[in-house]
Amino acid sequence: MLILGIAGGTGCGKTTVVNQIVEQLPENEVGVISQDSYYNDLSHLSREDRAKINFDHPNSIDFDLMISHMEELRRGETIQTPIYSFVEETRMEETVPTEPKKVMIVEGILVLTNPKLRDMFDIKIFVHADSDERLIRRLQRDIRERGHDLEKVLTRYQTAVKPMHEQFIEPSKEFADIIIPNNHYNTVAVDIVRTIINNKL
Ligand SMILES: Nc1ncnc2c1ncn2[C@@H]1O[C@H](COP(=O)(O)OP(=O)(O)O)[C@@H](O)[C@H]1O
Ligand SMILES: Nc1ccn([C@@H]2O[C@H](COP(=O)(O)O)[C@@H](O)[C@H]2O)c(=O)n1
Repeated sequence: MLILGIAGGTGCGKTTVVNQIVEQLPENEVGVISQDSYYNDLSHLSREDRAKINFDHPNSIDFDLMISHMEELRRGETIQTPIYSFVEETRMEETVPTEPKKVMIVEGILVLTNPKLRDMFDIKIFVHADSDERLIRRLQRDIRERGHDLEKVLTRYQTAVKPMHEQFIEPSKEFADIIIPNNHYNTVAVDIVRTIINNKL
């Protein structure tokens, strides 16, 4: 199994890049694991208390479960991936079965910050976009898709997203083998990563 880890700040375009990489590859050969699925289960907290959590700190992620799932996939076992709701801000009761594939892509803001998870990656990629670009994209996406309003996005950006980006995410860039500039759609970089995967397949 070839495992790619793809990190980068919120709104840099990780999900978009992964979708572009995957869309021209055989479906049964490539799988994707998103760090977002592994936010801690907060169902024991009220909605109000869940909203106070710092979702950009590494402690908000259940890395133990994520790592043990990656180990199971490497052993050829199917895992039950948690489903996370950004609207409810907690893990759902349902899970989705995820089968091991020849190539697994693991994406998320913090995936290069955890040494044990990082060591499982054969290729480490960091997607870069400038912070103003990322904030604009995040505003549009969170209001459109994640049920947030302008004030919530901006408050969260100032209190958690920006400081955690500077403390944890940006420094994790140093572990990357490849940095993809993504202020504009970068089809050349996507093609290069796809070629690497195709060679493996
Ligand atoms: N290169 C790009 N140029 C303009 N918009 C982009 C680009 N890449 C992604 N987007 C848009 O920005 C938003 C956030 O992208 P997404 O892939 O969800 O980022 P991430 O997964 O890193 O948070 C989405 O609405 C997406 O369509
Ligand atoms: N309940 C939550 C959980 C997380 N977030 C934000 O998601 C961002 C990471 O996801 P990307 O797709 O943008 O990489 C992270 O910055 C969290 O602040 C949230 O808003 N609500």
